[in-house]
Amino acid sequence: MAVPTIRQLRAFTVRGGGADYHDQGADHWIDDHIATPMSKYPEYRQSRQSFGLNVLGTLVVEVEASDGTVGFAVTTGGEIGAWIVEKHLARFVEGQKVTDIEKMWDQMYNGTLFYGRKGIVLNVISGVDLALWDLLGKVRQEPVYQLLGGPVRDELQFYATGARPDLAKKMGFIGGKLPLHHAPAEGEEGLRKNLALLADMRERVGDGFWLMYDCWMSLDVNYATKLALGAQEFGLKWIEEALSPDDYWGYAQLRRNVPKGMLVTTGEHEATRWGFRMLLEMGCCDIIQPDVGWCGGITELVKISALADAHGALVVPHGSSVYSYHFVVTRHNSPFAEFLMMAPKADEVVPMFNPLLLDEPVPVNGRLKVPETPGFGVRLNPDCALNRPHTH
Ligand SMILES: C[C@H](O)[C@H](O)[C@@H](O)[C@@H](O)C(=O)O
Ligand SMILES: [Mg+2]
Repeated sequence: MAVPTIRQLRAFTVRGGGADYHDQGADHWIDDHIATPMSKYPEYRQSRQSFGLNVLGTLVVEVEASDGTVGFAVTTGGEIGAWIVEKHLARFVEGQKVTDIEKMWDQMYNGTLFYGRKGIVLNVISGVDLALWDLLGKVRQEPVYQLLGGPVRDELQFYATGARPDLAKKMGFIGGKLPLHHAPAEGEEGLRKNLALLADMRERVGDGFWLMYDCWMSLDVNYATKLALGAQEFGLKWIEEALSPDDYWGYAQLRRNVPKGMLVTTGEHEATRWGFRMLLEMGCCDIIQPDVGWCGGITELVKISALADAHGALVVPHGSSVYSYHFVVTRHNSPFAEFLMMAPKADEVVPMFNPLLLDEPVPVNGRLKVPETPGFGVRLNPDCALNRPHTH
């Protein structure tokens, strides 16, 4: 039987949660005085939305094959992303066989190299790539993890990211990652508060439960070193994304500075095998955390993961729901996954991309068996209004 070809590539935008999971309403833990590189400006200190963290919104990519099968994926990208999909990338995808994902990826990457390389363009290439893998799985009637070589474990185990690691422990997660609230601009008082919060949480969860801090690019080497040294007595497992993604030299220094046994992690805002090669070869971190919706998609994450494996580094993708679950379950050097607590008070498990996807699986007691449904096994929620800003 002839291999179907791609009839059309379409792009839509959605507001309110979804893949741009920072696009939440008021009173959500994820926008409550979290330290960022903008914290040096008091007017931008309380809320990340105040400086536009949710400015892009969700991008939905749909790819329809000649046999009528439709694959889709969601990522962060909004109207800008939709334009790049329909006005630039479509030419590399439409008319191609559904199987020729590697070639389509190479043409999308090299065809945008003059203005892409990382950032929004790689978000968009990732979205198209994920939609292509969803389509291929549906055409072949197999889950994506089977297309990637099959599972190496029966189920996934998760740590939870959110304001309440104490509740996450009760829900069966293996650890809790706290957002850091105070950046260097708030001085020694801010550092004291950061350590006091960690001390309180350690008191609540007891020994043995992982506690981590996510610093979201907000620190400098000296402050991050003081935080790590101060956090040692509270058993901080890792310090995450302490510095700017471009400060490879700073990460290498921080990794030499932190107490023995404490891990340095980063990578959610890094992209492509070349970006992660820099992190790995410069000895920046122990765990890389690519977001499969931002780093180049499954096609690129396969390459990134192999490189990390050769360096003895773990790959624990930044929370990206089913898109990372289908990958993680097939990799020996991805022993656990992240689950972002998207309930406003981080007090219950809700789907990460809520309310955009139907059948989006969530961990139960901190564990999840990836469903065997074809593709990524999710559907778009018809109640979520899709806007198609650009037509061919
Ligand atoms: C909790 C962090 O501040 C970010 O919002 C989160 O998206 C990311 O850094 C993570 O690792 O989950
Ligand atoms: Mg992070």
